[in-house]
Amino acid sequence: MEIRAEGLEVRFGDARILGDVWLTLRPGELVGLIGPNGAGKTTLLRALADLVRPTRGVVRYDGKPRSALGRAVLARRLAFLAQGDEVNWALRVDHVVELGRLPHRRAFAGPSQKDRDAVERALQAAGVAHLRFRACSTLSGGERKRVLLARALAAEGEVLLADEPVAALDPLHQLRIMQLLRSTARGGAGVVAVLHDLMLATRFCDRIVLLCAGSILLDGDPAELSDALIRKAYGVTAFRGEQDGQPFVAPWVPCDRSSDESFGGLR
Ligand SMILES: Nc1ncnc2c1ncn2[C@@H]1O[C@H](COP(=O)(O)OP(=O)(O)OP(=O)(O)O)[C@@H](O)[C@H]1O
Repeated sequence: MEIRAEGLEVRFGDARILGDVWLTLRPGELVGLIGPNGAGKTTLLRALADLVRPTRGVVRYDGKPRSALGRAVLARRLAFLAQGDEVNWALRVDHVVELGRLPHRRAFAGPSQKDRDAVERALQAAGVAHLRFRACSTLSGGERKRVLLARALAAEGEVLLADEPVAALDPLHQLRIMQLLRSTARGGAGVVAVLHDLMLATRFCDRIVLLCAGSILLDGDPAELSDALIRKAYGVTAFRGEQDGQPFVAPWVPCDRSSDESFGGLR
């Protein structure tokens, strides 16, 4: 499913959070949505998922507005991973992941074999199969985050919108989840991941969308993420390297050194 944001504006009260955003998400692509804190990434992701009503503009799904598609159809086709890792129910891991299948189930019907298979695939893919009988409330932050990712994967939607899917994960699981997102895209899904790690974003994503103060500064190949754009968006310099023939970018030092002392003399 192609998702197209056409001239999106989102306001909360007097504050304009997104202004005139145009963006197309295509099947088979892993898009890294990056930008500083408060840039509007979550708001944009939520607007793409029809969870925030834009004050101007429209989101089209395969060319149709959401009203023509219906909420239930959209829920089956689009999976959303929220930013937090809170699970407020004392539920078992496998039962939480099974919730991802709800859009596919008829009212009051139990899970089908197809649902159970999808849950199993998601538990395995997110590396939480060994936790299946644990109560979510007893998991670590990173484990809980992966369980919630498994819940989103279990939906097996054509589109996966993931808000900070690797936040709180250790390096091994960050790499595994980025590989998983990339292989999900290679399997034909459209995947958007909000990321703060520039190295993971430039290394794994097919396309980078850099959002700053509610506007898109870059929508292009990771190689187009220039030092000037990184400085403008984040106020930091960039370190560039190459490993196994793959270029990557990492943040290096703040451009404004006057604030270093208040952060403990960062060098
Ligand atoms: N419901 C709301 N009411 C008022 N302001 C809001 C609301 N939701 C978000 N904002 C504001 O909108 C701006 C963008 O928030 P958003 O969560 O989209 O940013 P973000 O880029 O995802 O940030 P972060 O990287 O910190 O998660 C922020 O200044 C935030 O305070």
